[in-house]
Amino acid sequence: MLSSFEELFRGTPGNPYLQQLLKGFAWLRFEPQLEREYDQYLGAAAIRQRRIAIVLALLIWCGFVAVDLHRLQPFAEGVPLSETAGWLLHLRWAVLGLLLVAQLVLLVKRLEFLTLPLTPWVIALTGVATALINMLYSRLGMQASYDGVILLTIAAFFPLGMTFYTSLMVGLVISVGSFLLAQWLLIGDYLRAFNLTAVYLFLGVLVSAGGGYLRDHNQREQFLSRHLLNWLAERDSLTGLYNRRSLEQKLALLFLQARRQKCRIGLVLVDLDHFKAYNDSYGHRAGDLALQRVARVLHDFARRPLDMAVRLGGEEFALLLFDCDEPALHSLAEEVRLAIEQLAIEHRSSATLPVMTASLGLALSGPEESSGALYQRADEALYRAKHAGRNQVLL
Ligand SMILES: Nc1nc2c(ncn2[C@@H]2O[C@H](COP(=O)(O)OP(=O)(O)OP(=O)(O)O)[C@@H](O)[C@H]2O)c(=O)[nH]1
Repeated sequence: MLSSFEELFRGTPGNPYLQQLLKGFAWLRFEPQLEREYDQYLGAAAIRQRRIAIVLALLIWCGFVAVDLHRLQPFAEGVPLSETAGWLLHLRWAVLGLLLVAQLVLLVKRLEFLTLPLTPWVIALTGVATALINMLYSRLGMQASYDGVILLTIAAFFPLGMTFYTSLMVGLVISVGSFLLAQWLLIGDYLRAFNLTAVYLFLGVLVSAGGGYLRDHNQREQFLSRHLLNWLAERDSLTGLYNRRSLEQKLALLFLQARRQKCRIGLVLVDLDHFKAYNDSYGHRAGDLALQRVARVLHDFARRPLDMAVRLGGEEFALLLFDCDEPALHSLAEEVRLAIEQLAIEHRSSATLPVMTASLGLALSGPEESSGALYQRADEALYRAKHAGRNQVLL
């Protein structure tokens, strides 16, 4: 699969998704910029799962609260509650409070960004508190079960938007934290019983970590492939510039934006001169390489976020410049023309110059003008530039 990607993208400007796919990610780490993008993607994709998980956790925790109240009878008259039982109940209510805060954060749209950083803390604290509550039951001489703690270490690896390393950290905090607390709080048979459970606790982390690793690896692969496919759909595979389809799609949006901002859009059509003759003299492969070099020049001139460098097809390119005026459009187009000439790609059969040159047609959008009309004006200017002797810029 990778070699066919490589084949497809041969000679195009670097694509971060492809490069990462080729480089691999056995340690589940991308390049920093891509890693940040992946984190956001993972967090946003799992928002529904986190909503379901918090509702389930709240329901289960409320069930535990009811069991505590039944077992400890805190409201029974004449039976004072021991300090240990008091701590146990406080802990149970504290975690209920934590879960309610997590639920609130998920419900309030403006706080939604907090859910991802909160999730590992909520799981880790709930896991350690569950272990502690059961240790307090043991200290009260009542039956305790640590199955809930095992369950929570496994839950740390659920697809809740955390990366493998965060899940692993949470699993370890719960298991190691519980183990240390048990050595401090429990004695005799209670400690022996816990230590036996601890073996399964650590095994639970190990097995879940294995599954978690594979899941994160698959998700990373999917993330890269999906972004690469999106990139492919909107780019020209020879030059890596945007293709005509994405220009048409984005032009409508840019026109709306320009109308709102009361600014103008500049369109530069660039057509290489005597390219058929170049292909005939130097061969199709040399023609391809020349197109790639010119494309890189245009790519470097699309400097602002809403600017676009496009390969319309064949030896025809476009530069779309957002928020532009006439002097700026003209001087930039002149710079483009000169930069192409200064590539100094030898072109012996050109009737214009012995190097590759281009003719450029310009148009600047009017307040009520459609994108089609703008394109037509730039095309007419290009036609005039060709007939006026090529290697020139006309508005
Ligand atoms: N190497 C290569 N050539 C291409 C590609 N796409 C189109 N062409 C060639 O580009 C040439 C365009 O030729 P014309 O449209 O006649 O234009 P021209 O020769 O540049 O003439 P003027 O534009 O009038 O200066 C044709 O020979 C096409 O085969 C491509 O992807 N690679």
